[in-house]
Amino acid sequence: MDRVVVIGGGGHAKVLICVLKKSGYDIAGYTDRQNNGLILGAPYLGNDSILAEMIRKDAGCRAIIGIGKIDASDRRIRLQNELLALGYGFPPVVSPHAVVNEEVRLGAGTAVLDGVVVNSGSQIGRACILNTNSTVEHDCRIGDNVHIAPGVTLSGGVAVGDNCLIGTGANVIQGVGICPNCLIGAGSTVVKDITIPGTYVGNPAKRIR
Ligand SMILES: CC(=O)SCCNC(=O)CCNC(=O)[C@H](O)C(C)(C)COP(=O)(O)OP(=O)(O)OC[C@H]1O[C@@H](n2cnc3c(N)ncnc32)[C@H](O)[C@@H]1OP(=O)(O)O
Repeated sequence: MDRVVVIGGGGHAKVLICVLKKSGYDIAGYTDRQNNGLILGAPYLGNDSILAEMIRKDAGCRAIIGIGKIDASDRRIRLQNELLALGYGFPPVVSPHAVVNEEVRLGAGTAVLDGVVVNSGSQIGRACILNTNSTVEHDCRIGDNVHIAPGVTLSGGVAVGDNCLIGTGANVIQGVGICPNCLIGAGSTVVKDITIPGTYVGNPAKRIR
């Protein structure tokens, strides 16, 4: 059974721990700046400074970033890269209640949560979150450290660049490309290519900053 440490002890970590338990992982515990007590039975291990010592003692231990993402920053992927350099492996984590169809590629450390559907031919980068009940249709290309928030629909052949957040319940029509470092507001609908990084809201989505 793969042993895994969850990095972060907030709300996203809780959801991940639940999925890891259902997927049969042996959860070593979680790290955080503060002790949040047991999270669904997973113990607090300390802050991230314990991670170097931990991988020395247990070379097979793997990790998953349990910090959520509500902006277009690159914090999660930077952290994942630092821990890769320490020797941690980052498995993709897929809920048994998600559907990942044929010819889909999932990058290291990507989490596919309950109710997600990823259709055939899609490629998802590293350290992404495909959050609850989101849909990634066929032949999408998603970069690294992208958060597809709950209830999002990406239609067929959509491309999303690194570090983007596609907010809760947003929709993207078929074939559209969104450049890296964009934030799409909750409930927005993207109907044409976005080529300038920024925050976009509304239907059709327009840039507000
Ligand atoms: C499991 C989880 O919880 S995952 C969490 C996922 N989180 C999300 O999806 C949140 C996404 N964030 C949003 O939608 C935010 O509203 C943002 C980032 C787009 C904007 O937030 P802020 O930068 O604080 O902007 P602010 O609230 O000041 O709004 C600026 C303007 O845009 C409008 N606006 C903000 N969000 C949206 C939206 N989603 N759709 C349409 N209009 C919006 C506001 O009404 C305001 O308009 P006004 O200037 O005419 O009054």
